[in-house]
Amino acid sequence: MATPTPTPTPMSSVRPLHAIGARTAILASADASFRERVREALTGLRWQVREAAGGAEALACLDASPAETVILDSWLPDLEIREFITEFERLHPGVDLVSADGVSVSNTPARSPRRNEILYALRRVQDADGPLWDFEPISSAREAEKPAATDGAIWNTAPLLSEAGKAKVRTPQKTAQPSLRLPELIGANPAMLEVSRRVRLVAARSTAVLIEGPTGTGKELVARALHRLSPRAGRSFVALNCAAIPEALLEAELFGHTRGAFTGAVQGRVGRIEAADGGTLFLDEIGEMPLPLQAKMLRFLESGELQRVGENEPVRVDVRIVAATHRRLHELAARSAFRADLYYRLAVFLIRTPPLSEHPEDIPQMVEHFMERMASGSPAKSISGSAMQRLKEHAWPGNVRELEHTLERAWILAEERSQIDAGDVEFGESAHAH
Ligand SMILES: Nc1ncnc2c1ncn2[C@@H]1O[C@H](COP(=O)(O)OP(=O)(O)OP(=O)(O)O)[C@@H](O)[C@H]1O
Repeated sequence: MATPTPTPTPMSSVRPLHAIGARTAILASADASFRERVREALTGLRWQVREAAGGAEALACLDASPAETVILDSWLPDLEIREFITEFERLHPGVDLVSADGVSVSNTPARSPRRNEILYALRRVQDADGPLWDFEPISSAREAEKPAATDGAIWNTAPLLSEAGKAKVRTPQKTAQPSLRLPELIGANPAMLEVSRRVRLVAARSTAVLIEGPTGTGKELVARALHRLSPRAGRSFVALNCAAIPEALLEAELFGHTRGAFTGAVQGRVGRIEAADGGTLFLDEIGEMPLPLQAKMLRFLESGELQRVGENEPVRVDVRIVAATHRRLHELAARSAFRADLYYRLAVFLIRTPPLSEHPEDIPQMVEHFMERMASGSPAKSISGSAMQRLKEHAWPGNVRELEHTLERAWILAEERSQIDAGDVEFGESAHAH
């Protein structure tokens, strides 16, 4: 008897893209109460809703398991909307993207046959809030997340009064300039915006990141932002300065040790790598790591396993590595002062923080930022034009950290005066000469 030939799979049996993760929606909004109301409305329509407080989390959610639809608020705390949409459509061409306020976010036609159900649920929530589609109530969460006043040119969040006299905030207008920067990274210079863009693009992944830049340019700030915007944010961020710990102790500090592993090890201790399990390990001044330890680090990165000093049992650890250096690491690698294989493992994604002298136009914005911070708890001060001029003319070898310290010094020297004058601005060595 002839064996029956298998029938070729008919084209119609190929699962359409939206069938993957069917009836599952991801709702990306910083407004927790809005998320809750939309989730309730959609659950009633037999949808499963996963919530994300920002764009990076929404991308991470989609990476973790598929969804049919992503509902996107018009303002996200971490990502500029249009840039998010471009990136989203590139990464997830089969997922339907719907705007939470009914304004179309994409030119592509609906990719889900059930889009109307989503729109219906959104309309019900919106109708309960008020009749307007493109206005939404101020929530305390949204207010808290709102960017600083210095962002006025970028974010159009001017409050408006509805007929009922209820304060409402319009979501960023389509004509508004796209904001590229993260809230904590002050500076609108293109090189600074590129830092923010790169952080946002890579944060949600576990990709190793190398941050290169001179001292005081915000490398640790960038590393913390990467952690904050990653799905690891709920776990530990552990920092280790490889230059600050004597070579003899660095290995035990990183990998941990058992009791009696070396002279003085009276107790066993978990190393920094293990302490960062599930989170992010920030290795500052990685260029200073001794070559023998680099070999151990490489072995850990390749296997995901480490051995505590004095122990044979390997331990599995899941960490995202973010390394930083003020040196040109590839140049060190080229002359064998740093292991080239480790360099390539660490520098999968590179972020460069520019010296302040390359973006002096950001100084006034930074001054405003630091002065606002210093004003918390004491009366606010302003800064005179001549003092600002002095700050703009300085070369800033210590970069943003030096600017921060200079302002702190000037604030103290201004005593009870409400204005910082040029005479209060002292730089580096001159500060100690008096
Ligand atoms: N773009 C920025 N916006 C706001 N604050 C900044 C910025 N860059 C740096 N800072 C501030 O300057 C100080 C130094 O930053 P940070 O420690 O991140 O620098 P770093 O490059 O890691 O320095 P180092 O190489 O010396 O470790 C911090 O207080 C940080 O908050």
